[in-house]
Amino acid sequence: TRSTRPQRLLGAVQKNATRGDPCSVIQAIDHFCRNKEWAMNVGDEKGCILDAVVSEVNPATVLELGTYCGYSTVRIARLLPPDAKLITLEFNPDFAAIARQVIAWAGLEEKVQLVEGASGDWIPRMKEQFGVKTFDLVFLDHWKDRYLPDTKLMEECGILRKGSVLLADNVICPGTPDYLEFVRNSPRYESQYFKSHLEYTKVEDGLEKSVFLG
Ligand SMILES: Cc1ccc(Cc2cc(O)c(O)c(C(=O)NC/C=C/[C@H]3O[C@@H](n4cnc5c(N)ncnc54)[C@H](O)[C@@H]3O)c2)cc1
Ligand SMILES: [Mg+2]
Repeated sequence: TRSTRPQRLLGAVQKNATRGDPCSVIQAIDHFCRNKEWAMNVGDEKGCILDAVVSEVNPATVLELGTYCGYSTVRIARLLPPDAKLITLEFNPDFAAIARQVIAWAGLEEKVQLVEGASGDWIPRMKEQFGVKTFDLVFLDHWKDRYLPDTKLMEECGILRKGSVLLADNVICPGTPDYLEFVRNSPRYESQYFKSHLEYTKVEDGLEKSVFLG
């Protein structure tokens, strides 16, 4: 049977990237998506904004919602200090299997815990399961109608602390109107929009960075 796009993306990584070299994995995926098949990775342009926010926050704990093929997982994990931990949630087993191999090819398994399951089920269990009290940075890139409910859930479960940073992909395209309205109008968040483009295209998109004020 015909391979899937994630399988072909993994093939491009294994063919063109150097084992243990996260930058070559990122370049291989961007080249594949620009020249062969578009895929919904945050991409190189928004990826540079992601890099800047990760470097600024210098997080000890990161939560990613929606791993897909692991592109942003690799982008974030490559910038983390030695003892930092990135937990990434992915409920599609086929995508999770691909992402594990992409993360392994980049040599970042030690820094990444990929959890196969739904954010709604796992956010309430972060403390007991992984011994993480709060997250310094959360990257939201899963189904767009889950950004707001999951943010409210993270508040309720107490996994955000004063100063925790939420960084949300696709706030323009596909768009997350209810989430944007919430973080931009809630007194509990200080929000900032980083204008960019939908990965590998000229369509406008952007990232919203929202600091939780406690
Ligand atoms: C109209 C239109 C269509 C598509 C685009 C292009 C475009 C550009 C983008 O950057 C995009 O991020 C997207 C997009 O739809 N992303 C959704 C990404 C989901 C991944 O996360 C997984 N997942 C989804 N909900 C959960 C959940 N609760 N718990 C755990 N994992 C979850 C899924 O299993 C997937 O691995 C689309 C632009 C415009
Ligand atoms: Mg996205």
